[in-house]
Amino acid sequence: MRFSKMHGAGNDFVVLDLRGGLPAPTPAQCARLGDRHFGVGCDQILTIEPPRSAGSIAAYRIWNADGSASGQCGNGARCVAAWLVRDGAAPADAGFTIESPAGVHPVQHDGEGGFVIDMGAPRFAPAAIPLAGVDGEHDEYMLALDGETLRFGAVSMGNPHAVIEVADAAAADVARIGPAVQASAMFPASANVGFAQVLAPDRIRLRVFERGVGETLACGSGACAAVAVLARRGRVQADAEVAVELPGGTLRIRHDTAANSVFMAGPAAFVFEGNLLSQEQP
Ligand SMILES: N[C@@H](CCC[C@H](N)C(=O)O)C(=O)O
Repeated sequence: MRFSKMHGAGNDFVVLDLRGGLPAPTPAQCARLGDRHFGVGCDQILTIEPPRSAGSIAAYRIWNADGSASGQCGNGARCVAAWLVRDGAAPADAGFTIESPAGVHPVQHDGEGGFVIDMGAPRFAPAAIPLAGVDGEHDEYMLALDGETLRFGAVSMGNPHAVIEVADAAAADVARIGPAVQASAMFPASANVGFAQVLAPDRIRLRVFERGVGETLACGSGACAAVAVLARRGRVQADAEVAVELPGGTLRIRHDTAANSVFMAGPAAFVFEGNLLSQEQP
């Protein structure tokens, strides 16, 4: 089976074309593919599949490197768009639409070789995230952790996110706090945990400890989640782009409040292509 290796701001993917009817990889096969020693190695596996809705070019699904499935992947959406353009299935000079498990996403070329994806509405309702043990929807929630009180915002971008505002993202204890938040009973489906430092109303620095992977160089849905949570609190601007500096690159995020959609702009790159020869377990 052929695969493409791609990345978006350093968040890397193995992309498989299933439009011809090949079955989706099992969670164990995804974990094997994602393994950087026994497989190809990536943060997520993306499968490109026939469209489910009229008007869409293709659908895609997402598996983390540990084999768990997700409802959304922002950097992956841009890579799927680039893959479809390179394949000739999507136009190189006009917008088109793709579908994630979370819904339908209009795509535009950004004029710099990248893409702008309409990532849809941020959903703050606890049941939509899902977030448990809270008394309704709030801008901020609290979690007791190692004798301290951790304050965070929570949102679904098709996948669950916790967003913690920090004074210095570089100094944030991502490796300790990320897994602890994921393991909390407040997140019954776990969560992607973002550590966001506000630099200016139009610029933040962000690190994300992703569900099913660990800290990645960039998380597109995490960037959308951080801007949605921080804009809601008035910490960054809404209705205009916020530059989100991630370890692997910068994404441009705009929460259009009138349309109630978050738009994400950024790069998508091909690295190499290959043939899978073995899917045997070690
Ligand atoms: N890297 C992604 C998010 C991938 C899925 C996530 N780890 C989850 O389990 O929800 C992005 O760019 O959004």
